[in-house]
Amino acid sequence: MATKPTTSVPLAVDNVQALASNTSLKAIPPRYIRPQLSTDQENNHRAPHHQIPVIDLNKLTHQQFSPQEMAKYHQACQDWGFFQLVNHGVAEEEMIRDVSGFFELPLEVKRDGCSQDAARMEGYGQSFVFSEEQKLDWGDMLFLYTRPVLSRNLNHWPALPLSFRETVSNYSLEMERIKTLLLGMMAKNLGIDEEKFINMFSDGTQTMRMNYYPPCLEPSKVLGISPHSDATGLTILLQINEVNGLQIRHDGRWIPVQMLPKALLINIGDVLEIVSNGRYKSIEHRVVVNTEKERMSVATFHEMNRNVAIKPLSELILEGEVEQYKSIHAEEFVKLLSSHRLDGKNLLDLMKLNK
Ligand SMILES: O=C(O)CCC(=O)C(=O)O
Ligand SMILES: [Fe+2]
Repeated sequence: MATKPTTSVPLAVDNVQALASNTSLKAIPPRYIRPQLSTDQENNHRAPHHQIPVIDLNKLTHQQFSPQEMAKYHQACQDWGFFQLVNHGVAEEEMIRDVSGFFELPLEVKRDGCSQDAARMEGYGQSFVFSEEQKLDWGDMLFLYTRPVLSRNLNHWPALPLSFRETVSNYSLEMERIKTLLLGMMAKNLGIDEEKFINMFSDGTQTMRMNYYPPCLEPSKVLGISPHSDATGLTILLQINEVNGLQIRHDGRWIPVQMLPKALLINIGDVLEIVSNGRYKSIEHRVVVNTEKERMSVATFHEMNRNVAIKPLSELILEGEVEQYKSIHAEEFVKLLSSHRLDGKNLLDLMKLNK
């Protein structure tokens, strides 16, 4: 059979929430089935029990400042690329209420209220599907541009629940606050100018990906989201309900993340890996699903300011070291991102020098 051409325009696919709730569905459609998964899972059973680091924001920023916590933070960024953040002061209740409220609405209301703009991938649907052969994720998402405020296109922002827009707007500002604090402390740990580092990211685009992964008849055969690293600076993830499912790749194994109540999950994206010349690593992650209950999450992505070139910071190339990544203009990087399906660290591989 001739292979259908791959396009750079995202293709429309079925709504997974509707598919999963179809009671006459007796088997998972083949496009969702991942043959590789069973071997992965066998390997995981043999994985030692690891837990990702937990960082206390109070101990990085306030009267309780602790050099030990700063060192732990540096290690978490270097060795894990992922950590849970506690004592962050972000009120999560409204987001939990309104994001679940949105996904509970009937399909037509969700679709009509915030239809998808294929080019910007904004709105409700799926993303990163570029070919008929590509395996599909067991999940739907609502993707929004949230900052700068002028980049918001309310045509894609749900009008229901009634408080949704205000809630997301408040939360977006809180994410900005946490991002700035974390970047400042990161600069301290890296021994570079704090203000300069924060400014490199100020007024950068902030987007949110709200994920809904329905339960599945055969969860061991599908993935809620394909393995990928985030093509962004810093990601802050809020788990909307108590259903775990995120796994991160560490030392060649998939480690399940057990979220602590009220914690936020932070991860280093590809852009921070490039800027830090590989000192901090963006880590592959994926989502597994279960037979019982849906998982919901909101990932908030923070990009660098569009006027700053994405490249290793000269201050971080020590004597005897070389640049590990190419320099790329932010606009070019976004183009690269929107034309590639999620596939491990594929984007970073394109950016690597000295492969
Ligand atoms: O649902 C999750 O925990 C992960 C979501 C994610 O990786 C993403 O949206 O990029
Ligand atoms: Fe991600």
